[in-house]
Amino acid sequence: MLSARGLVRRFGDAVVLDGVDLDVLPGRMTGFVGANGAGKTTTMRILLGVLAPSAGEVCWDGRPVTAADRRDMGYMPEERGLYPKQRVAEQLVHLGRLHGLGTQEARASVGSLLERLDLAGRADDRLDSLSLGNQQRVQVAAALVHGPSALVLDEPFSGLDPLAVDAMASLLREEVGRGVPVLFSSHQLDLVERLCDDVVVLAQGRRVAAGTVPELRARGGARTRLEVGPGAGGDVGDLGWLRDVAGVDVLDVDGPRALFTTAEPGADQRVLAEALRRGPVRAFAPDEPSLSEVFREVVR
Ligand SMILES: Nc1ncnc2c1ncn2[C@@H]1O[C@H](COP(=O)(O)OP(=O)(O)OP(=O)(O)O)[C@@H](O)[C@H]1O
Repeated sequence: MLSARGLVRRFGDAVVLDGVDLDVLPGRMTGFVGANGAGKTTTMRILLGVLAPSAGEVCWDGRPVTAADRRDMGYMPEERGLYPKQRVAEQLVHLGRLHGLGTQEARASVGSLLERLDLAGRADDRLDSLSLGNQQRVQVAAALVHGPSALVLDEPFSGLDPLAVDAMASLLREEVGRGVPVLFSSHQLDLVERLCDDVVVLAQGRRVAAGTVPELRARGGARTRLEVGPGAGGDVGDLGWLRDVAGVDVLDVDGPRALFTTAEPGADQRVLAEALRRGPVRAFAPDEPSLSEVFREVVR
């Protein structure tokens, strides 16, 4: 397990991280989300030792991380690490050697990795001659070449089309399947919701939420979705009256559709009875917020 305890980072007078705790569990995909400038890149740099924390520590399997531990990890930095003008396989082999592989071993690993990534035919091409999606895959390959013990990826999905997203996702899933702890940052919350086992939300340098996707979605509390009409006369119906029902907090009304929470037991049944008295009810069901909605709520 890769974890951080009480990470603080100051740049001059600015406190950019203010006591961040983080756990990236083996065999689980952890999404790292937060608004621009929340401190995700700074945290990831500290995890990999590119930047030192002002306070706090990074642990690997419950003890302070060492340089040797970090050499076994894979990292895709925000600024990307590869040279655009160098050939794909050549620089991956070089990186494999920097991570401690012998030349033959590094060549074999790069060969099979490029095969897996559907890039075997591009091994001798310059990186900048590849499409953005393929360049991004090579950047991830750089983090995978030595069979990493943990993976930390800064926005690996940014700029990718839906097919390239799927290819990247299945690559990361394979690593998770090997038992590797995987942490990646992203602003694509639908993607994080779909792919991740765990999510950590950062706001202004503090962890404001963490848990599994269902746990975070459940934080929104019990909500009910109601849809009515059309009535006997063909009128669509309007749920404006919901605002006057005691014990009901209306989150959204859009003509015949509404989303509400109730403060007292039985209030939802009163709503249903009143809706049925007024006309047909098309839907009345519990509802959970999406990860995007939870995110907006917790980072406010
Ligand atoms: N070397 C530095 N010197 C001064 N301030 C810095 C430095 N690096 C980062 N910061 C500041 O730290 C804050 C957090 O930045 P960071 O890049 O970690 O955020 P982020 O969550 O990754 O943002 P984004 O989603 O936009 O990539 C920002 O206000 C940034 O300007």
